[in-house]
Amino acid sequence: MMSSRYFALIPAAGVGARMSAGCPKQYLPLAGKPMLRHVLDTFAATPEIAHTYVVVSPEDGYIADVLSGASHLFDRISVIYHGGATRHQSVLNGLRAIGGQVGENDWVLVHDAARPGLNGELIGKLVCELRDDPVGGLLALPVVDTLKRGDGERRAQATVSREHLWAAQTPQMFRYALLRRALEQADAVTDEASAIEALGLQPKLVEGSPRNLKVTLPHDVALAELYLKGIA
Ligand SMILES: Nc1ccn([C@@H]2O[C@H](COP(=O)(O)OP(=O)(O)OP(=O)(O)O)[C@@H](O)[C@H]2O)c(=O)n1
Ligand SMILES: C[C@](O)(CO)[C@H](O)COP(=O)(O)O
Repeated sequence: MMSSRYFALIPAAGVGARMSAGCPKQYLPLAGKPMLRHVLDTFAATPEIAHTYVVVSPEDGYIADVLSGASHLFDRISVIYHGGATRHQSVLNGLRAIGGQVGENDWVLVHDAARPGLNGELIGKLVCELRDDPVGGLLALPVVDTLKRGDGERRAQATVSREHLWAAQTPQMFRYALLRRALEQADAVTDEASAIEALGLQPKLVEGSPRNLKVTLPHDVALAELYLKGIA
């Protein structure tokens, strides 16, 4: 059997409501370039990644500027204008769109455009740990804080054990056919691993990094910039 290749799929069709910026947050400038450009540059510079597909909204008016003049991306990145109403739908639409270019057993690394701190070292760690795995898996961080369950009045109702709890990151890496089937069968899920779990499978957790945070709220921008500038 031909050895499996590795592809990246970047959901980048969100509106960034929680960021409430003047543009979708994946286009906010961070450390001198748009957030999404950090992600595209990282994957383009990773030799193991055969090609990267970025899923944007059908009405997206930003991606062309992000790619303009970036000749090093021209043969490494393809844009798919089929973003959906949810992240789940955007990823599934993207998988459907690349069906003719990606083999059933090829690996797909799904990575949030909103996680610009990903680097080649983390990609290499994920690929190395999962390349022979029968299921696939994801980067994640062990929970280190004590967790409280609150009520509607922000009163702590209980302390939740953090033992064996991990905070999911991305990339989430699964073989194409399995991932597409899982997402087609799943009800609305917030990540790919949830859909795989719904099939009764157990994705492998690979320790990620705090630098791979998801830029979600306004205060995340400064922290992300510290990582991207090499200060944190
Ligand atoms: N319909 C959607 C929603 C989200 N995403 C992408 O999924 C990633 C993680 O989602 P999130 O951080 O929630 O981004 P937004 O949905 O844009 O943020 P918000 O929930 O604050 O609107 C982001 O790269 C986002 O662009 C997507 O491709 N399609
Ligand atoms: C996929 C993810 O980043 C893993 O933590 C997260 O589920 C995305 O959630 P969001 O609500 O779409 O930001």
